[in-house]
Amino acid sequence: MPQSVILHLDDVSKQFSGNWVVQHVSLKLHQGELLGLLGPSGCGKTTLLRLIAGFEQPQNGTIDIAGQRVAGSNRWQPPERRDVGMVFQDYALFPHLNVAENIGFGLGRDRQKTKERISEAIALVGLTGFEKRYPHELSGGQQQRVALARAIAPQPSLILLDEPLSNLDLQVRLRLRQEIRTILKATGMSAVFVTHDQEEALSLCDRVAVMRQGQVEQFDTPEAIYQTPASQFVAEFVTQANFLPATRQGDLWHTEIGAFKLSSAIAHSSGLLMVRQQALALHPDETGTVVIRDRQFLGREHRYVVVTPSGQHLQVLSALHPQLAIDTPVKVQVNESNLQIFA
Ligand SMILES: Nc1ncnc2c1ncn2[C@@H]1O[C@H](COP(=O)(O)OP(=O)(O)OP(=O)(O)O)[C@@H](O)[C@H]1O
Repeated sequence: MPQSVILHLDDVSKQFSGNWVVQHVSLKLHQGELLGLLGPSGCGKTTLLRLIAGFEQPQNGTIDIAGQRVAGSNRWQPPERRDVGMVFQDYALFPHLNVAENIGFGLGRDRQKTKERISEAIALVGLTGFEKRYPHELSGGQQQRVALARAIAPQPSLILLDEPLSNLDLQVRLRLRQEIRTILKATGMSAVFVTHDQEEALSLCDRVAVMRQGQVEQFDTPEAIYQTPASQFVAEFVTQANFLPATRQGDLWHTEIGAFKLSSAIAHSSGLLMVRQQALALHPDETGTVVIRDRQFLGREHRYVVVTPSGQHLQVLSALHPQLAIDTPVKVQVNESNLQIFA
């Protein structure tokens, strides 16, 4: 049986004082799926999340949550009637309430049921034993787990998370990223997760909507977005690939580092060839016309910056050994298996 649709946005648009910041967004999210809204600062992802939450009203389009029309076609449900839980960047816990009281806030009058829901949610986020602590007695990561437990406890249809990891330092962020996914998967709840970090979106979510200037540029699985970006913007933002000017002669695309045959064609006679950082290999060669400009140590590998004869900088990910010195002339070898051309 197909999974039920938990969130349905149909042609949703929103403007602030004449500027359209969300434009014609349509997408469906199924029960149990995690959706990432990914894009650079100002692309409208927070506004889209606030439209889903009910903090903003769309000018156009409809929003359905768990089969209920919550916005559009003359319907309006305020946030508290939308069956969603929110997690914010700054945790937004009540400082004068302890962990259990924060999670229990607004859970209803049935004391026994409230108690059960609180302890279930606390166990789920791994904070058993911390019930009586106050927010200031917790680390940032622990506070964010309390916020997640508070969002989950009422068992809403949908959890909305607005950059929940961006106030945490890297190590905590990486750990909590995995934990949030595990926790949400354990509950079977659906979630929408706003982030500007492509690695976070790809690793945490089942589906990702890449946004640009208020529009969804690509909506697909993380794998599809990474492997077959729909546009140069998506490719640049998500994969940080190199782009080389290329011209076509017959079925060969010529660039200043070689000519390549591509499996996917475009009708144009010139374009930009996408070459991933890991698709390039550097071989020291006195006659090489490409020169190493910089080398960064990344732990497991190096990232080299090389300069082509025309002065273009390319980024190359390469094994730690052999370590190549700055100013070394090199020949560049290209792995042709995953090249893509953009008009
Ligand atoms: N209440 C508002 N009034 C006027 N303009 C707004 C309002 N809220 C957002 N905007 C504008 O809408 C655009 C999109 O903002 P939004 O916060 O949705 O982007 P974002 O992708 O979440 O960015 P960031 O990652 O920086 O938070 C921005 O240009 C912003 O200035």
